[in-house]
Amino acid sequence: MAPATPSRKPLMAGNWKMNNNHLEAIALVQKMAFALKEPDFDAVDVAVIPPFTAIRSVQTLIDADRLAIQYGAQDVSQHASGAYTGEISAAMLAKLGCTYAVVGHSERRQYHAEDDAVVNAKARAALAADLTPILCVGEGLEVRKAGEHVAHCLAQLDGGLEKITADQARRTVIAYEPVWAIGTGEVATPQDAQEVCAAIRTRLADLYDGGVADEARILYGGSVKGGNIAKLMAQDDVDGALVGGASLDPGEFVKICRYRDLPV
Ligand SMILES: O=C(CO)COP(=O)(O)O
Repeated sequence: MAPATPSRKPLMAGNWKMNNNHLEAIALVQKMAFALKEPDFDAVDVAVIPPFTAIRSVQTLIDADRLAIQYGAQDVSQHASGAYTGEISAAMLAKLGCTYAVVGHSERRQYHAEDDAVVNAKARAALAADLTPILCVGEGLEVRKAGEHVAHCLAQLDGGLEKITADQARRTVIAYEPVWAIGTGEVATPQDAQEVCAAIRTRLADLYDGGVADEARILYGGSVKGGNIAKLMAQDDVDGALVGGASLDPGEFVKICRYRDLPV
């Protein structure tokens, strides 16, 4: 497919998962803010995705210091409001200034039994509140070994995008996260990442049109580090990364954000 166009600004998003209380979150964002300079933000969107309990603190710091760091949530309720104990609505997250909401992360699919219908409802709830969903797809090791990884990811994509309009799809971020590469240190090869990201882009063109496929950002996630990001970003259809473990280390995450300075 065509190389990344200026309309696809790379996105480096740090998914902190269940790490960092609100005080630790402030310290981490402060360290990142100290290292990242204005030209970094011209080249790449940088986002942190803390636990819910830290979002308000991150917002306060980012607002007070006028930082160009974006932020979001790791999950969002499919419901708008009401008797859903423990849930957080998209409107609540929008009110906190969140840009993104991750939906369909494999850890939610695996440990919280979220299927494509739930993931789709969450994506639509996020879009309705003007949040940008980061819709995660990815295959487990068995599926990869059986050679079914592309079909598996495209089925998750189709399910996740049900009833989502072209305008909404254009601003949705898709993240390809092979489950076998998450937290294992076993990063997908750049070719593995490109194969699935390209297939996702082709599917977006089929489901919508070439404009949506050209504009939607597709991230890779799974053991991304400073040492492998440059090769991943050199792939035509990889527009950024959803980073887990390495996003907890400000030095490593800043290196990832500055992948252009690293040798390919
Ligand atoms: O799940 C991930 C990001 O959402 C990836 O996690 P790791 O970078 O720790 O492998």
